[in-house]
Parts: sequence; C-alpha cells; structure tokens
Amino acid sequence: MGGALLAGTAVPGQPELDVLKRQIRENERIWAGFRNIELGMIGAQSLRDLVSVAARDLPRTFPRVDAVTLACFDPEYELTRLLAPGELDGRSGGGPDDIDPTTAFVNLTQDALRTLFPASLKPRLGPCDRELQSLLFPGYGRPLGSVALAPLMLRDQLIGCLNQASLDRTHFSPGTATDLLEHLAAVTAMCVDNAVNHERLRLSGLMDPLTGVANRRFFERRLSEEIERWFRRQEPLVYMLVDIDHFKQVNDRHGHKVGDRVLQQVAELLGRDLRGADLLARYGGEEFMMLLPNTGGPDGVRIADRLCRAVAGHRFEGGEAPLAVTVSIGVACLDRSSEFAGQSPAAWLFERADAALYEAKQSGRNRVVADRTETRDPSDTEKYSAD
Ligand SMILES: Nc1nc2c(ncn2[C@@H]2O[C@H](COP(=O)(O)OP(=O)(O)OP(=O)(O)O)[C@@H](O)[C@H]2O)c(=O)[nH]1
Repeated sequence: MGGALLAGTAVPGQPELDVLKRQIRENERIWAGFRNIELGMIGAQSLRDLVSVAARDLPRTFPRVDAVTLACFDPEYELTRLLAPGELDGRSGGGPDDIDPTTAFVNLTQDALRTLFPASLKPRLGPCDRELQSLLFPGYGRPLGSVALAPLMLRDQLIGCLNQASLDRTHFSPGTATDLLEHLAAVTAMCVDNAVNHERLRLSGLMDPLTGVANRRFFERRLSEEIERWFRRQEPLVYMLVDIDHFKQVNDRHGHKVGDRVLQQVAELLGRDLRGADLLARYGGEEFMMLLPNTGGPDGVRIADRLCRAVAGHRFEGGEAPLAVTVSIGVACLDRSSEFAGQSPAAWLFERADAALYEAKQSGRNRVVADRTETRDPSDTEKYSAD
C-alpha cells in the first residue's frame, strides 16, 4: 500500500530530503505555535486576557507578524467596556510585559465589517493600504506591508475579525493556504463568546470571584429550575456536596494565599469534565456543590469517585512545594423513589447530601458517601473510599 503511494515518483536525493525535513520541522513549529496560542485563548478568563494573549503571542511566535488586533461589531460598547481596565470592578491593568488590550481592540460598524469580506467569509490575505491600516491597526505607527484578516463567525453570524499585519509586503500574500488561520478564527470566535458570557456572569453577581465558578445564589436558582423540570419529566438529578479536607491546616501551614490557590485549583479540577448541563458552584468557604441533571445515583457516585481520586492524585501549586489535598463528597439523588415527607425537594436534597458528607468526614475523609434515597435511615448509606 505504502509503495503504491510513491509509484511513479522519483526517489528523492539527499538535498531534497533535507528540504523536506526542514519543511516538516517548520510545519511542526507553526502547528505547535498555533496550538499554544489556542490553549492560551481557551484558558483566558476575561476578554482582556483573551485580547492580550492574541496580541502578544502571535507576534512572539511568528516574528514576521508585527501587529495583531481583534475587531468586533460592538454597537452597545459592551466589549469595549469589558476591556477597560478596572472600570467596572477595580481590575488593574496587566503586568509589565502585557499588551494594553484596549489598543488591540477595534469597534467596527456592521457595514465596515461586511465590506472587509465582500466575496466570501474566508480569510483575506494581501497588501495593506493606508485606509485599511487606519481602520484595523489605528494604533500602529509604522506603515504596514501586508495583512491576514480572518472572519469570526458565531452561530452563523459575522461578529468580527482577527487581524494580523506584517511590515513585510510579501509576508501575507493571496493564495497562501489558510486552513490554520480558519481554525484559529473558529477558536477565537468561541473564546470571545465564552469570555463575554463569563464576564456577564461575573458582573451579574452570580459568580464566585475567587474561583470563577457560579456562586450559591446562581446554584439555588438553577436548582429550582431543575426541580421543576424533574416534576415534569422525572429524569433523575444528582446533587453533590464537595468539601476540602482539613482545609484549615492548609491555611494555617501555608498561608491564606496558598489556600486561595488551592480553592481555585480544586474548582478547576471539579469543573474540568462537566457536561454543558452540569453545574458546579462554590457554596462558600471550602465547600462546593454540583448538580448533574439527567444522571442516576450510581452514575453520580462513579463521577464523584472519579473527582475524589482526581483531587487526591493532583499536586497543588502555589506553595513552596507541591501540596497534596483531598476532598470528601456526599451524593444525593432525586429520582422516582424519592419521598420528601413534607419537605421541599431542595431542602430534602441538601439534607441527604449533607448527611452523606458528614458520614464521609466521620469515616476518614478522602471518600465518597452516597445517600440511599430509597430509605430514610441515616445508617443505611453506601460508602466508597478513594483511599
Ligand atoms: N484561603 C481561604 N480560606 C478560606 C476561605 N473560605 C474559608 N476558608 C477557610 O476554610 C477553613 C475551613 O475550616 P474548617 O471548617 O474547620 O474545616 P476543615 O479544616 O476543612 O476540616 P474538615 O472539613 O473537617 O475536613 C477555615 O480555616 C476558613 O478560614 C477562602 O476563601 N480562602
């Protein structure tokens, strides 16, 4: 099979092989560069971070890229406001080597955006004239030679473009393959959407500012919606309480700042593999809550067990040396067999998960205990140890 692919082609000599090897290495370098930039974008917690990553890392990775901007249709100046340092919540600007994201963002009208991509919604590569430079790179002092403009599409709408420019007139030329650029544009559009939603949540007072996950208020709102849905559809609903073990000792031994970093990393681990409909919230202090709609008790316990092991296996950064931390988890499930005996389902779920969590703490910590919802006898619990 392999031979058939090469049939009819001359066997390459050493110089050709060297050229091929160089090309492979160069492609790998470009691919790795794009991948790192994408990972940085996906990890961005705010629009400021996102724009900074693009404007700083594209030129760092690709030295012939001299300027990068993100242009969006932002008629209500929402994105513009989110980019302003500290305007809404006292955030400061970035560190010393950070880009100022306000200068790397351009607010475009819809007409201006459409005229940039008159023929197709494909990346546009070519020379940069003065008019294009003043529209898309208004803060850049030197005359730019060529540009690559990648349209950003979100839910079939053109929302903006990611713009790279080079002083070199030939760097971005029409006819160059644009697959990677299209891929980067798709990731950028999704990240803009995520960052904006994330910030809307933060500003709505429904997000825990330390960990970036939902807060208790948001959790309670979603819980009542999920319970209403449960009455209509009777699909099982898993409710978990996750509590960090001996967290006071972490603070006492390593300081409050390290404690905060541990809380952030626990939130990240718990939230890593959640499905779209699942919810993770910080209940307060060192306690988190999770809601897994359309999930039965046994699956909930399996998921809790996986989370418990993931935390125990993780080495937490932030202190002088990596730290080991464990969690205890209480699991309750609302299903057809649940009997509330006059309680509200929300109070019933909390009480069952809290009793299971108490049991997990009492029986040694670093473990999952599942409430058996079909019985109301607190001694009748299933225990799962992650030891
Ligand atoms: N760093 C930090 N610590 C917090 C935060 N909120 C609560 N805490 C601390 O969390 C600790 C909770 O301690 P305890 O309730 O005694 O529980 P624990 O030490 O985890 O013990 P067990 O739950 O029984 O395993 C207290 O020392 C609180 O000060 C926070 O936002 N940041």
